[in-house]
Amino acid sequence: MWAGFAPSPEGIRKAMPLLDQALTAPIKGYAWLPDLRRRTHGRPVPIRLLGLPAVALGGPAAAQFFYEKGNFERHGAIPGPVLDTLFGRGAVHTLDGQAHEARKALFVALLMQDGVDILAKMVGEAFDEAADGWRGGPPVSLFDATAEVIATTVARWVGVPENESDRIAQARDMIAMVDGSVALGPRHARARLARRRQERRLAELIEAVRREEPLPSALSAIAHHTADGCLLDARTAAVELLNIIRPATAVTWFVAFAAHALERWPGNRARLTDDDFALAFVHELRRFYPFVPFLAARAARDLHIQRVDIRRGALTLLDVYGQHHDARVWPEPYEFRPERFLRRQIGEFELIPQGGGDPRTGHRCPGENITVALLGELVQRLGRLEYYLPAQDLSIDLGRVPARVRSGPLIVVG
Ligand code: HEM
Repeated sequence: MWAGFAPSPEGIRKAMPLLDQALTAPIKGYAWLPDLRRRTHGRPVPIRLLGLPAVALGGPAAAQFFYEKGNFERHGAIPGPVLDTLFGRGAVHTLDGQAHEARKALFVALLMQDGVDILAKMVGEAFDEAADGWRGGPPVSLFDATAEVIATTVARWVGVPENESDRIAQARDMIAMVDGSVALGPRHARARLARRRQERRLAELIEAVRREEPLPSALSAIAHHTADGCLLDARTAAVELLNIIRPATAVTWFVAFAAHALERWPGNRARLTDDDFALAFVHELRRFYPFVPFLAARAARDLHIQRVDIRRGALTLLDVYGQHHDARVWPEPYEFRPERFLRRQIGEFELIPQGGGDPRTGHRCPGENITVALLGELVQRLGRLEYYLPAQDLSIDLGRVPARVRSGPLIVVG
């Protein structure tokens, strides 16, 4: 090739966003969108994804734009394999307009009223009870054990009858649906199987509950919920019941990250007895550690932001992980410093591990109060627990989505 026609490294670098990103994303994992956005100093980046134009954006102003009513829609934005594992077909995540408003009201009524602290206490006590059984025994996987505690307690809280022999299988399925949703191969196959099994089991339960009088439980509320005078079909009702138990079990990821943080920065442990510090620690966990990489939506109309046009229907990705590690928003973003959240109001679009804006009207997670309450209880109890981490691999691979502490971690409780 003539030298004059060979693309320069600078030329390749500039053209990168326009090459199809479908191959880059799975290789780069959490670094994918932050790397692209760094090239434009944080401004929105037009990219190509599976042959189609798309846009990546991030930062509080872009997040506000992403959640502005009328700008974006969710139907068609979530790939089929993610629906078939993580959220379920027909889930609230995929609805727009009035259908979303009506379904979301059900979640808001169930998850954002009184009772959050009661659930957090129940989970905390179940964790302490389980920890009693770990004392003096062999190393325990904090991840697996916490998943069982949370899945069992939350299932009881929503009104799902307990079956001792199902406890471990139920927790394993909830974790599998999250763990394998964007993976390839056996992890994804496990996620599909877990969803099929749990949807079938809970759809049967919904049918049974419908034959009884309504009770004050989430299970009964979902079973008897009507939209336009019609009940949800039993499968969709099961999907939505799972949209409470599964994400609550996902809090396990952050409990494992908490043990990682306490090992790396042990000075935080003694301070967890202070409620304000424990809350700041929880927010820093949700900012610092990798979980949701980005959120996807489609432009509902032709849009324009920061000198970039977004055509109606174009896929738009909000870079959650990148926003949480952007020095313009969080000074020294790669330092784990809970103090940054002490005496600080958090803007509606700044800390977005569970989305931004108002959860009552938009798609922001209605389980955020529950997440913060559960994590607060569990990190304080973990802080009080006498345990040590035996030699193990505590690395976190940012190429794996969702990322995990490779070894669990394993803890030995004294
Ligand atoms: C590890 C903890 C959690 C994380 C990281 C998380 C994250 C998220 C995210 C990123 C969204 C999507 C926001 C958007 O599309 O704009 C979401 C939505 C949702 N979350 Fe969570 N969540 C967590 C815990 C929970 C819990 C504990 C529950 C229920 C008890 C829950 C129930 C839901 C539901 C029902 C939606 C759909 C909301 C909608 O589309 O309107 N999540 N969550």
